[in-house]
Amino acid sequence: MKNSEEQQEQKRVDQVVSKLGTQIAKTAAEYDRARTETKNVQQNYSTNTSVNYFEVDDRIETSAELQQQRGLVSRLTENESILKRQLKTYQQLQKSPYFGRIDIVDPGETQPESLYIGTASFVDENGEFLVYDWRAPISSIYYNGTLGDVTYETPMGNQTTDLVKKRQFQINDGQIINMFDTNETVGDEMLQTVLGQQNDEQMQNIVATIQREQNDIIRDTTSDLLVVQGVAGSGKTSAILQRIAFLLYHSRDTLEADQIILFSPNKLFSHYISDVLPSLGERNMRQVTLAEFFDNRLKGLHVQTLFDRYESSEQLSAAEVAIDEVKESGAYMDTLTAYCDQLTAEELRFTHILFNGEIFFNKAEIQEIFAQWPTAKKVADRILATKNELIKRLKRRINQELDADWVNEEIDELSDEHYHELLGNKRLGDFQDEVTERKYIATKIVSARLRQVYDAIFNNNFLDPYLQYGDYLKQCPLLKQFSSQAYEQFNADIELHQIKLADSAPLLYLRDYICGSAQNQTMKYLFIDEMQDYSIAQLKYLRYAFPKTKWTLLGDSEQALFKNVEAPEALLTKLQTAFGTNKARLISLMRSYRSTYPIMTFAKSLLPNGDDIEAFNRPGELPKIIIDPTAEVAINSLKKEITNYLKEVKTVAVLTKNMTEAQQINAALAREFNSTLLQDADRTLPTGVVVLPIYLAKGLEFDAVVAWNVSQDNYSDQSLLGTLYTIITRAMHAISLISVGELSSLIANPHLALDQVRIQRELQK
Ligand SMILES: Nc1ncnc2c1ncn2[C@@H]1O[C@H](COP(=O)(O)OP(=O)(O)OP(=O)(O)O)[C@@H](O)[C@H]1O
Repeated sequence: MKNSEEQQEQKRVDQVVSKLGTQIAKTAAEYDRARTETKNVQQNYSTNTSVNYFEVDDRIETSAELQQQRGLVSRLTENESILKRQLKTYQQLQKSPYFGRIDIVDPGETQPESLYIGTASFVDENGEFLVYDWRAPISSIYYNGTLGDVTYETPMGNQTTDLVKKRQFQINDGQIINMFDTNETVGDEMLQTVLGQQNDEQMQNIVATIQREQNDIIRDTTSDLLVVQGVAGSGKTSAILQRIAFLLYHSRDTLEADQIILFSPNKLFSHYISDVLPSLGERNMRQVTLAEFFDNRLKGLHVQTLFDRYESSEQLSAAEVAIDEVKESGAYMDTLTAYCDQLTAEELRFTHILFNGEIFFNKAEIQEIFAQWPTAKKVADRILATKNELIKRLKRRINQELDADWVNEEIDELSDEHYHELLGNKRLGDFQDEVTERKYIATKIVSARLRQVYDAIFNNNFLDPYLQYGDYLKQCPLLKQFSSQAYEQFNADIELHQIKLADSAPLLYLRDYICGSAQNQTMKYLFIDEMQDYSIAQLKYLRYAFPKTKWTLLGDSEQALFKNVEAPEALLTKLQTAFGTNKARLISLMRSYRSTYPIMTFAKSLLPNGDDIEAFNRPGELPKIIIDPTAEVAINSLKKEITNYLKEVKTVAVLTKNMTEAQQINAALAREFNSTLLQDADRTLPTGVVVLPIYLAKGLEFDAVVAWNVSQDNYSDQSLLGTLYTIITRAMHAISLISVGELSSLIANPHLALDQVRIQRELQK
């Protein structure tokens, strides 16, 4: 590339950076003003709230005024946070204003127009776009198009243009470090540079180097069910996050970040990805793990986590495995739906509503109410009608109570503040006379007292979902000879206030479906990362819980832990049937970016169809396999490997099959290396030596990985192939695998070429 051209580009960067400087100063001043204003109003507000109220009239007036002020404060805070976000965006742009340039000649034009693409738009005082947001319709050319005629989608329909140049930049602190012209979608040279850099503790955005297939995922706005099957390290998680940023931009008038929910594999992962959206000027979506989601909905029960499930999976009997398989199937949920639909008043497990230990509504009374609605109505509608009737009866009981002595006494003893609170939003003149006002207050007091009864009705506590689910287990045709074992096991768990993961989704579904409750109607997009860890039954429940959402499911069937793999097409068909949608799309990502070429080549050799995976051509050392005769010798090898790696990288991860192993290894390393054992509840990843079972490392990556004990004894079963493959593919730059005794035949298989690994064997005991 000509030097003068680079100089010209640098000149443009300088100009944009300087204009950004002016804009930053202006926005900073506006932000300061906004902050001062918010502070003043807030101060004023707190002075007002500390006023003493003596007269009823004052109380009412002040309450209305307070409401107004509260509204004002929230508007000002909103304005302030918009300015703060803008300021941050400009500051980020100032360091690296753009990463791409496209030159296009529109139909009828003769001169090309140069457009620069960055993480956000920047418009100068004349309204000229100095930088285009990567999500703008025109920017899709940068990711999708090779030189020549290209088409891109706009809100007004498809447009065609002639792409005559595509240039990539790497700009750090306002200086062009690298620039390339390319005819490819996004050239490999830039990708090489980005991927060669060492791991940061948190995931970075990839907008400068999004690949074509990833772009398809990111910009899909039509599918209701988008399933992405991508090999390890192919950028699935990255694609989700950029997709969320894209959707927020594309539908910015109708979509808020908290209408998007991401089910993530673990808490470490949530933290690991938490910077990506803010780095693109967007707020984070909601994030939850499946365990948290179930825990929240099954208060009072300890829900078995996926991790408990892994830990116990090796001890399950054949019958228990068979029972779980049924409970995780879509068919199980379908029979459950049919069961709920035909429940009669006698079959429904009603329970008393209690107040202070006494029966307030008897279950016979509740059953009678339910029975009076026509059987043609859906069970959920009849339950709703029952609920309304119960609330009506409760109100009657409240009215009967208003003149009771205890109520009068309580009113007389009310403090001013409390009285004011009870009045709530009521204004002066709302009451005709003092008697009405007193009745109003009395209703509040009695209602508060009977609140728990109201809550019990509202929360459908007049039905016992555990007994009902037990009934279902006893008669579920799919469980056949296992039904009494399944029933007893479930009951034994409930008695100990715990529930198996396999029972959680069906039980919740039964409870919520019968009551027609717990459906979130506002959530618009739902994302699941690591979908291979979800059962169809769980997905069906989530479908019920979020009925208005479009789904994006991402996973890698090869990374299924402790279970056999499933072909993506078969999964899509299953999901499509389960969801009843025809706007479904399957996208496969076969190219892997995370690991070096030697690591990925090694990982591929484990898989029967590994040849389909394309390893990105990034050089690195060959993986090392160390076979030691005893655990003691192996620990020494482990320490040597860690010491060597620590000379090069900040973090070394020792990955084990389960928590017990992780604890043992950490105990052996702690003194010398000050290592950290990571647990289920941990949210942040320290640097140094970290020891963790593989299920906690899902979705994460590390500069260097040591896999602990990949022996035949430890990994004998085919169902552990996914576990091994997941361990190996966590490594970005280097990996060593240590085996105590004979190496697992899952690794030492006919596909393993001996020149692709370094094998070190310790012979003497
Ligand atoms: N287009 C890209 N440009 C730059 N880096 C990329 C790109 N795609 C993926 N990467 C990098 O590759 C690594 C793996 O990406 P990511 O974690 O999104 O993959 P994944 O498919 O979710 O992996 P896994 O299923 O193994 O957890 C990350 O470091 C990511 O930044």
